[in-house]
Amino acid sequence: MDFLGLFDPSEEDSDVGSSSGSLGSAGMSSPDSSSPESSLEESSSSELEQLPDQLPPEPQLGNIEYKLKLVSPSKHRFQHLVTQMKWRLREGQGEAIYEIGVEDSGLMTGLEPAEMTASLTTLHRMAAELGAAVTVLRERRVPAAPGGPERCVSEVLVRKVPNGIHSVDLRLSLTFDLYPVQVPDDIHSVDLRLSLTYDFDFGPVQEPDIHSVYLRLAVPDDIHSVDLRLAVLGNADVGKSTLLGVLTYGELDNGRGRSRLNIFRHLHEIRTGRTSSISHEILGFDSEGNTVDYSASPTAEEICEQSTKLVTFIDLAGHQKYLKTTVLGLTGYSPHHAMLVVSANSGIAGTTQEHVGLALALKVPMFIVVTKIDLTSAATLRHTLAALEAMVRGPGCGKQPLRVVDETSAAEAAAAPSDTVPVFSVSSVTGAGLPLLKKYLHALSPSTGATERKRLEQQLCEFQIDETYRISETGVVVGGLLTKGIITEGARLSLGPLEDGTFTPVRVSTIHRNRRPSRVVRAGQAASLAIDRDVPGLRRGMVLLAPQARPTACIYFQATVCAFRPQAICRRLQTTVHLGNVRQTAVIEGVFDSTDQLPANKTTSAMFKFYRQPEYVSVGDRLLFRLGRARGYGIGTVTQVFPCRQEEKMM
Ligand SMILES: Nc1nc2c(ncn2[C@@H]2O[C@H](COP(=O)(O)OP(=O)(O)OP(=O)(O)O)[C@@H](O)[C@H]2O)c(=O)[nH]1
Repeated sequence: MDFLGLFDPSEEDSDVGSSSGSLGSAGMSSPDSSSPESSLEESSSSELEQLPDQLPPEPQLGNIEYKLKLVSPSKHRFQHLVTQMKWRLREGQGEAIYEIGVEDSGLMTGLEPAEMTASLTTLHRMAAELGAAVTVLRERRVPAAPGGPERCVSEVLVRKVPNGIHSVDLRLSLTFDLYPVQVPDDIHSVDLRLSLTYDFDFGPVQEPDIHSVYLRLAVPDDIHSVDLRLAVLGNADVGKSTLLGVLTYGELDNGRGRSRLNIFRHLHEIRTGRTSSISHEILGFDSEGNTVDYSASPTAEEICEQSTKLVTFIDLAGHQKYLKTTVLGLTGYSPHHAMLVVSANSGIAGTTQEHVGLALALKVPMFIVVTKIDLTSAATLRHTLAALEAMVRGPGCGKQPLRVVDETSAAEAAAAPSDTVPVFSVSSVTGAGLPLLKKYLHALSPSTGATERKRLEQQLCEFQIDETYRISETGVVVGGLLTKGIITEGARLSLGPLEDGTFTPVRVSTIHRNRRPSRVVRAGQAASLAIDRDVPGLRRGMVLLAPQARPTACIYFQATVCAFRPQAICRRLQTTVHLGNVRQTAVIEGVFDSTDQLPANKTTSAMFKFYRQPEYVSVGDRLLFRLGRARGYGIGTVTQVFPCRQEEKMM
């Protein structure tokens, strides 16, 4: 099936990525050797020590494509390959990984140097057709047949700055004599349903029936770059703000806090050297993989303009005192990954384990950056790395550490599944290890599949408000994340809940994404929306919703909950609840099996009541709540929401 003119891998020609052709020397030249069984069969008949490495079979969906070789394809085949690349790029939100020299079964057969060069040339031509850039991430040698030529496998990143291929409905008035169709005199306007392609093309008109004229039209989209949101976690003073300063300002630190001055927002932060608020820092990459930072581009606008990929770091506070801010950053800003910063000197100290627990509970994939290696002896660094790896493998975490030591492991880390935790060692003063970290960030993808993105975009819109501003020329602006649907300029939405639990209509007058004007924002993207009027009581935690959703707020909601360690979860317990961008004190009004000491990880059901005002909550939302002073947290999932009744509305 070809949908939106894009490629469906299930229809792929059987020769794509299969081993037809040239593999006599490896003893695997059978035309159907792409099947795992046949590959295995033939491999076992050849000498065992010649067995090449094996990747998992090629995923049908997603942005990873295996190609055995791409040597001199016919014109027709080339077009097919380009269409397939378009599909893979779409799956990866503008990024695709090509494994060249690998069969569909995952068998790493490898290519001889001449074949590899020819294949990469074809890949460059395919990418050029789509305006995409190609970067070879790594090359791996595979065992050759005895006496045979050397073979290798290449992993290639293809990245395209999306220039907008999205379907739209337009209502156009046409001057009929522009078109070669017979049009009745009394028809003056038509409704046109458009499917999209790159070309501006007025065909094909199937019949002289004006009601079914189809246009194919390129519509510019406002997606300019791949967006990746990273939450920065770690104990106080481990060097988080410094690392961000060095990454985003392109200037090394002096070891006495020079770089972090660029990051701090408040005077007291500069005085104490501690982050207390959430700051957002950006690092761009151009299509060649070079960093775009403040050293060459003086403004954030220019960085956004010149980047094909934009990493937004959400710098969260490390000190225990500001843990609430940290939790808000993790729950409210929906980061794609968490970067846990650990000092090589102090290792797993202070809030480190708590931060790991939060990232795990919220299912945010994590990587670790060990800083200050310039201050640390080799023995201490080894000890810190070993302790971190033991923590990652341990029963509470259950993941696989991957130490990044060279370009190959950096590329491997970026492509690794979410149960892998890459570990980097860097110094913000000498710059050691930073190129590998940047290489990883360049290749790391937001990892929401195209199917999931499309599903979210098709839902009624839901915009979570994280920040509000009043700007003299623009008026009221709300910043936040669109979790569902699509918002376009001029959209009429419901804003709330207000103090009495109601919602009020507003109109979106302008949209900014990545500090630039935009006409549309899609599910998963952060944006600032200017609204047409001031709304009393406007605050973080409110939402903008499609009016058709008939939104309601609630004071009471029920959730299944569990605590990380033995905890009393009982009636009348007061707790701070984090639900997306909502943070409010709530009281537990009832517990299904009330107990003084709920065992760790045992689940129960509890009824919560917001203390201050009604909030917008949906069934299925994940919540995190703080249990008393023992620094314990509970997590849960909302199972039932009780819409506000008149008598429940708060004053
Ligand atoms: N020598 C050396 N010093 C570093 C390095 N990274 C950070 N520092 C120093 O460590 C101190 C603390 O760094 P910060 O970046 O403020 O630490 P933080 O983790 O952001 O602290 P909070 O904001 O409290 O969470 C500063 O004086 C930095 O100059 C490094 O790699 N090497």
